[in-house]
Amino acid sequence: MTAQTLDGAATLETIKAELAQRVAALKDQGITPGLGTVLVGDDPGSHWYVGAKHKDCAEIGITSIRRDLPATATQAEAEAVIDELNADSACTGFIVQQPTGLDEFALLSRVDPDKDVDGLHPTNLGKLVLGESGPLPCTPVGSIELLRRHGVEIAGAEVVVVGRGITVGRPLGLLLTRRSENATVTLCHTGTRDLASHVRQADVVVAAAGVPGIITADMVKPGAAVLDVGVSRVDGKVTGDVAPDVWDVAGWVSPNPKGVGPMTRAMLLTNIVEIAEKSARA
Ligand SMILES: Nc1nc(=O)c2c([nH]1)NC[C@@H]1CN(c3ccc(C(=O)N[C@@H](CCC(=O)O)C(=O)O)cc3)C=[N+]21
Repeated sequence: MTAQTLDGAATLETIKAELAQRVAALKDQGITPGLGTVLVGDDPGSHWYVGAKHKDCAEIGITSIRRDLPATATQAEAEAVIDELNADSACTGFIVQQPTGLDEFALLSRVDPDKDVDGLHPTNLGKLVLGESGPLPCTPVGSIELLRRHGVEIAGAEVVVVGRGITVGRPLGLLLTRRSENATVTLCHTGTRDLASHVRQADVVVAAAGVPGIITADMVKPGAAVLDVGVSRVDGKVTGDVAPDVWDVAGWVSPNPKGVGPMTRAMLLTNIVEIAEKSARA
């Protein structure tokens, strides 16, 4: 048996086609959405991600506002750029690409919560806890959307999330337990005594630990859906948290690359368009 693919790359293309129509409708109303990015330093991975986001925007008619700072940039210089984008009416929303090497909590907190298309501002994470509407974190929502668009049942499912990071694991638990998703979630982490015993119960496994190959075939219930969110570089190659033999046991697997990574970009684009649509209604 070999698992079916949760194809994030193809789903990104589908979502871009849908969003291109919504962007065209906004332009008919005189509104052009704009995405800003703030990048500090010269990490090659970060440059690739930011470049990919701007390419996505260009394809669907969203304007790009790109601010690249040298690795020597100070906290004050980065904060000045954030202030500038907060005030720029052409900038619908923006992200501060991580890592910056600076005080990230201070940077994130300085972004106007209404322009926080990463959904990582403390106010927006607070809204998520409270169940209020606001921009949602891209990777967790992208993971849910990837399952939904492949017909994987979430309501009532036993979901095991491996990893409690602020960008994926922690918010994913909050999202999946909302009434609209209705999953039962177990959040595993480095303090979990017996990871395998938890994963074995799961209908859906989300591997977001950042430990290459931590999820192996013997841990997976036959037919389960397995999302590989981890990104590590091993010998210069992107390597996920899911061992290759999992494909022999699982019903669905998201490849890595071409799985959750492109879905993160799809949700960033979606957040931009939704903010622009909200401004059109105002
Ligand atoms: N403020 C902020 N927001 C982010 O959303 C953010 C961030 N910081 N810092 C870094 C992570 C990482 N991230 C990815 C986005 C796209 C792919 C992606 O599309 N990857 C492709 C190609 C992977 C490759 O070959 O290198 C794929 O999976 O197929 C991956 C990872 C967003 N991040």
